[in-house]
Amino acid sequence: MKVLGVTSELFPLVKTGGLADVTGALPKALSAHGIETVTLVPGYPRVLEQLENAQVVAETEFLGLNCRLLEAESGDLKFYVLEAPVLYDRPGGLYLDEHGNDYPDNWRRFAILSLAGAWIANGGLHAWRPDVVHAHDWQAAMTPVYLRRHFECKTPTMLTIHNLAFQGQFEFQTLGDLGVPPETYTTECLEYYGRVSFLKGGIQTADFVTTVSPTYAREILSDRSGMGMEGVLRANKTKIKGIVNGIDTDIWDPVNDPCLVGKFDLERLANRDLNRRFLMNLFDMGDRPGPLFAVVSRLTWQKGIDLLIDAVPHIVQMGGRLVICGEGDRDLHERLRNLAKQYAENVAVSIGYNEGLAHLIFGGSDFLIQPSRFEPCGLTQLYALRYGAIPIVGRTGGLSETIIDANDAATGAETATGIQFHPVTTDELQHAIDRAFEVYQDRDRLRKLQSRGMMADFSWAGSGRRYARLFRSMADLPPRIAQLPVVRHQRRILRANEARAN
Ligand SMILES: Nc1ncnc2c1ncn2[C@@H]1O[C@H](COP(=O)(O)OP(=O)(O)O[C@H]2O[C@H](CO)[C@@H](O)[C@H](O)[C@H]2O)[C@@H](O)[C@H]1O
Repeated sequence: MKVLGVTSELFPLVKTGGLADVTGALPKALSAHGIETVTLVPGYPRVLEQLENAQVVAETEFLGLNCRLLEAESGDLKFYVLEAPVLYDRPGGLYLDEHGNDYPDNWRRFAILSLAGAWIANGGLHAWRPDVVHAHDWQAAMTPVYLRRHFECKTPTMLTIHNLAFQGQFEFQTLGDLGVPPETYTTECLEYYGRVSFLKGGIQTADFVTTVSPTYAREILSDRSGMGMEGVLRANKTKIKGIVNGIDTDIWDPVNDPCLVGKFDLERLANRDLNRRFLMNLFDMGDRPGPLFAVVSRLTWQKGIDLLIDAVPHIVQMGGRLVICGEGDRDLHERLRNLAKQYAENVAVSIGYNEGLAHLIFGGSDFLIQPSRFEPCGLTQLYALRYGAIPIVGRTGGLSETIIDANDAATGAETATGIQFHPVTTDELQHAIDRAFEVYQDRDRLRKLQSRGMMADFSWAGSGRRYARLFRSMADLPPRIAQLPVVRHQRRILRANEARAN
């Protein structure tokens, strides 16, 4: 079975957040179920620079623009790259210019990506045609619309919403240039309060809509969390499903992670201290006692960074330290830089995107703080678990179902893996931080929480199976027995044997 993924980000080629992690890892998980995925991604310069032995497989015109499609492979990934320098070769970021503003032609940049996806799904490349199309977020949400309304093609489509906050809304005037028939501009498809919404078009048209956790799938049906799209989502309720994200345990593996100074597992936990010390030196913080808190995040309102900023004096007063690695809103950059100046010995801030530093922080900090106001799934808490940093999370979306709060009942039952707080306010965050200090004083409790988190299985095995089942049902194909991946405890035994042999 063949799936075409359409996405604006794909790890390791191009990443600004969790979307890339998922589109980069899911193909591997699906291949265990006999599903081949090829992913279409924009030809940003950083993507083109990394291509090896790419073949041009098509030269064609989309919305009046001459484009090339390249086919390439990297590791386990197969992908098509849409080469159109006018659209994707920009001095700023993937979506924003160097001043932090949306590119004014974002509608065209991602309409053309979606159109190219629909063109492939319609058999444009004679050599490869998918059985199912999997579009991700608003940037690819027009793919089902083009497929049905432009090509009149019946290939089944799934749209995954990684974050409902981004909906791809544009002026009514763009409609005439989208290459879709006028009938699409109705409340049944693209029309959204007098504007065009790519995400709405995708939700209305796709055969299936998934979000990245069952809790978020429920939350977005409510007025409180539906971000204005709740009516549309409720009308499509029967085709919405939540499948929790997994993590790529080959990349996120503290035993073999090249970004770590001290590689570790449960038997060699002391090596974590090497990472911690390295971090402290890196940020000139000295190696004093007390917990090291950390944040690795896009710096936005969603992630509750303003709440964290208000809690920093409390952390410092209690004798904790904090490392923040993130990028996002400029006013938050400014406020964080000021905090780092004010509390130079306790607070370190690295503004920017730094994959290696993120790994090191997960592998060296004691607690990862994630005060998200909403969180469709969240991956950083899962990386933190695997790397022995105890997550402190707001109880929302995927955070609420991936972290088990260390309350008395869960502690007694030996199931707790982290600390949750609710509602997501500075007061409650401070209370959660107080609880973290208590845990930190009790080494036995700390170790238990840490080791339970490290043993938790958040690999793609289970969710890969769920996606595979869904894709097969959409293509009307019977389920296949998966080639079972080596299960976790077997891997541990293998590692232990290897260690003994060495
Ligand atoms: N400055 C920085 N330097 C290096 N790495 C950084 C970084 N800032 C963030 N990252 C990395 O980016 C990823 C963030 O993923 P998340 O899933 O936590 O959030 P995001 O909001 O981007 O994703 C959205 O999509 C994902 C995927 O579905 C959902 O889990 C999530 O809830 C939803 O908001 C992680 O790999 C993290 O390590």
